[in-house]
Amino acid sequence: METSQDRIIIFDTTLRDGEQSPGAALNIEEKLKVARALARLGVDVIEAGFPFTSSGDFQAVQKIAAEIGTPNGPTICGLARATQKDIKTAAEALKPAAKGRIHTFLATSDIHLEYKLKKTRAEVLAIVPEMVAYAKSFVEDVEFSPEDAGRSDPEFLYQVLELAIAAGATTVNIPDTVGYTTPSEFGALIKGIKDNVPNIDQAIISVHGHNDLGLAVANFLEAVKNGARQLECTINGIGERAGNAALEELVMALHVRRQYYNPFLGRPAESTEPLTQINTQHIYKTSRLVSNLTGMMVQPNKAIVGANAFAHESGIHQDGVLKNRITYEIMDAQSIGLNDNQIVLGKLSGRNAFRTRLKELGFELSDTELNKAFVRFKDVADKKKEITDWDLEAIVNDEIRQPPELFRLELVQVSCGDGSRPTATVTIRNPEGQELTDAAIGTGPVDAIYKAINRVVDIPNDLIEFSVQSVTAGIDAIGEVTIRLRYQDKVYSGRAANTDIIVASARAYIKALNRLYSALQASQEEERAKTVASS
Ligand SMILES: CC(=O)SCCNC(=O)CCNC(=O)[C@H](O)C(C)(C)COP(=O)(O)OP(=O)(O)OC[C@H]1O[C@@H](n2cnc3c(N)ncnc32)[C@H](O)[C@@H]1OP(=O)(O)O
Ligand SMILES: CC(C)C(=O)C(=O)O
Repeated sequence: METSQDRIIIFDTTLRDGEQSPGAALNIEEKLKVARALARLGVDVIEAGFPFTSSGDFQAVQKIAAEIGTPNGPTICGLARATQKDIKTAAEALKPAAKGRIHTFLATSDIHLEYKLKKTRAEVLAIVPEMVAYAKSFVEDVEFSPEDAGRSDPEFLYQVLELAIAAGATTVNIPDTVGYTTPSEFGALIKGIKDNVPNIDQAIISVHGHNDLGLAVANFLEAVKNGARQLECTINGIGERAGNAALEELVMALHVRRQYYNPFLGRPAESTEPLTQINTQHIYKTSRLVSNLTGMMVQPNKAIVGANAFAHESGIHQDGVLKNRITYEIMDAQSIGLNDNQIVLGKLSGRNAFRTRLKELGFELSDTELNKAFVRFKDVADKKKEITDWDLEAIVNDEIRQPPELFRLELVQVSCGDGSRPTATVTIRNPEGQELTDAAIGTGPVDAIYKAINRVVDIPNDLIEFSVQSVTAGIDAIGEVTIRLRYQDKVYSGRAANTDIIVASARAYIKALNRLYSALQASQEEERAKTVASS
């Protein structure tokens, strides 16, 4: 097991904490796709899930452990509360991995102890070593997290960490669970741990943090300066509430400013050796994959992977960049895998050019998927002069990466305009194969469509987000609609792209409803299985 202190270990938790973003739930196949991309990106550890939480998560961790957790691949990690049943289940799921890690956690802040766990400090001091030792009985590599460390009494934290390390924890992870600390406080916390936990040199110090105040990345960089050597992060910074520290921001900060960070890792300042083993050229496509599969849009001005991150709008900037790009660029777009040379695909392009470009963009499609996407590509190419990489991505996502098609939109028609009442008619094929048609009036064309769809599908829900983005520039651009709806306490997303945004709006809604409907079916199935098992 690696205990190197002169490089930064990247622990990706997109598939665990990232999946805790409302509406971002992934199925097993989608999780495998993300895990493959993370392995290509070069992350050291993939936290693949929390196996005790559901049989789906158990299977996803098990499959990732078997396929991605090869001897030369990343360590595969599973989360577990500090209970025997969680730890045993995680160990079982991780069995196929060549390098498996159990990550167990227990809160240490008085707030969590009093209100959530209803435990005393003395009880925590007894449980932690017992559960770390139990995890150690299954795997060599054990990580322990004192949840809400950022709001814990440091003296108590030192005691807990010392016991966890003595019981066999090889990584101690310091979470700022609620994103409360500031960079100087978080740095001081890590320094305090280094100075006050007597056996700290037997473990790697890791950090985990949330973005409630937008400080997660800044906190982590300060932690690195004070001895943290593992960073827990997610692609695009997705995660519980305001999300986690973003992998791409951390990695590129350490890459672009390595001469600043080198001395903190005991290296000569001028060393050009990378500080992480991430293949930065895979950052962009991994970001797009995660955004597409989770339905979590990346804001255009997001650092590193936002659509505007490498765009220069104003004349003085453009003039500077044309004279020498370093006037306004601190990194090269190609360093994150953006390809700025334009290979123009259009209606005269063939399957080979199409397949080749998709491959370059990181899409590996089966022959059937490729044929399906190619038909759609030709259809779009007939309407649009030039098909860009963004169009291609929208086409593939729309055609291939889809929830099961239980309800199918057969027709959508709207009539609207100044002085008229927006009216929509829809025809939908239901899961039983019946074609149902209904119409409704709304405050606008999309509202009318959604009301008409609701009349047919009849699953009450709250629409909580509707956004339209133009995928490319120009009047003939593809419009991409992302929606999120809430049913009971869960959020479901849908995304669709079309040159007609009315059609895209209808399809995105049907996709979210299909996700919701299949989740309802799965939970009914689970209930039925439980009833059978208990009778
Ligand atoms: C900070 C984080 O991100 S932690 C990870 C969060 N992830 C998740 O919660 C994943 C999804 N969760 C789930 O599927 C469920 O909550 C489960 C399966 C984990 C537990 O379900 P349930 O048994 O129904 O418990 P429920 O969710 O209502 O409450 C959590 C229980 O775990 C206890 N608990 C919380 N953290 C820990 C811990 N680290 N170690 C031991 N027990 C814990 C709570 O005190 C509570 O116990 P109680 O029921 O005796 O009061
Ligand atoms: C389980 C721990 C590491 C966590 O997710 C948190 O504290 O945010």
